[in-house]
Amino acid sequence: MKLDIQNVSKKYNSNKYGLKEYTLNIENGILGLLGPNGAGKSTLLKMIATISKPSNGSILLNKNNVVKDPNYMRKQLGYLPQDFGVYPNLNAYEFLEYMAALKGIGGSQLKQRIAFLLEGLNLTEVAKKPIGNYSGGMKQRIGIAQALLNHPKILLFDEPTVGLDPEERVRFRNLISELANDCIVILSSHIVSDIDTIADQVAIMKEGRLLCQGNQKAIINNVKNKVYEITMNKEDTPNFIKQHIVLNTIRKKDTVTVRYISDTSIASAIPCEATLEDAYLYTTKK
Ligand SMILES: Nc1ncnc2c1ncn2[C@@H]1O[C@H](COP(=O)(O)OP(=O)(O)OP(=O)(O)O)[C@@H](O)[C@H]1O
Repeated sequence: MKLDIQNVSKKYNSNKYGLKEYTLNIENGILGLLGPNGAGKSTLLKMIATISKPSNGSILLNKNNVVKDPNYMRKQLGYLPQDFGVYPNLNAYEFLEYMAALKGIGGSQLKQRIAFLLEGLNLTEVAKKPIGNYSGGMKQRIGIAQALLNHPKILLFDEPTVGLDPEERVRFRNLISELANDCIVILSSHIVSDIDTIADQVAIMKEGRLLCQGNQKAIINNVKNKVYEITMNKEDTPNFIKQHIVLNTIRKKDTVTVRYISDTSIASAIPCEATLEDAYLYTTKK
């Protein structure tokens, strides 16, 4: 599978772009799409899912232009939108059967597939209860299950871990890792820890533009040997923050430990191993 996003822009009105001149190439594996709120992640995923059309540019799946031929994408697509809605009176099983019917999936394997997904997402025990009574995390898991019904070859998850507790996040990551063989998975998030353990590739975006793309090592290399921690008195902190790119601060009683990025070292600063979080904050703060 190969997805080529070529010079895509999405103009919402005369001066508002959701995405601008965006080019990204994705092959089989898991891509983590990272960006702060408003970066354009949902805008991009909606266009890949053929729910909205680019104002300019093209989106090719295995060289087929899916802007012109959306069915080519839809047949192979699993999509969890950010604002996924459910029918509160249906139970999980009925809801998945209904979603399967909408997607044109039927046959003898369907029952087995639904049972597999309910089990994988830890919903078997509640499968006969109306979804209206589910917690936010359980509804989100139903959304993940419906995206997987048709054995998709391209999977788009828009902020999939919202509402999931830490144990559910681990379960979700394991499930996705299992399913990601020979297909494309794109996970959007503004939380680095949601993607850093599973994404083969990372794309960082901001204000509708792609800032960088690469494997995690390459992205982290952008800040290698530049991350330091320094502990100082509280009163010295504001001035230090003004003069440096600060990644985070940890306040104790009288002191503050500042994690920051710099090309040069200072005497009392301790060099730190760079993380994807550092690279993300640096790239989006610059
Ligand atoms: N239908 C719309 N009409 C006008 N502007 C829009 C529309 N949808 C999104 N935008 C704008 O486009 C930009 C990108 O929004 P988008 O929802 O794609 O970002 P995002 O990275 O998914 O952020 P979030 O996680 O907050 O949803 C934002 O400035 C947003 O306000």
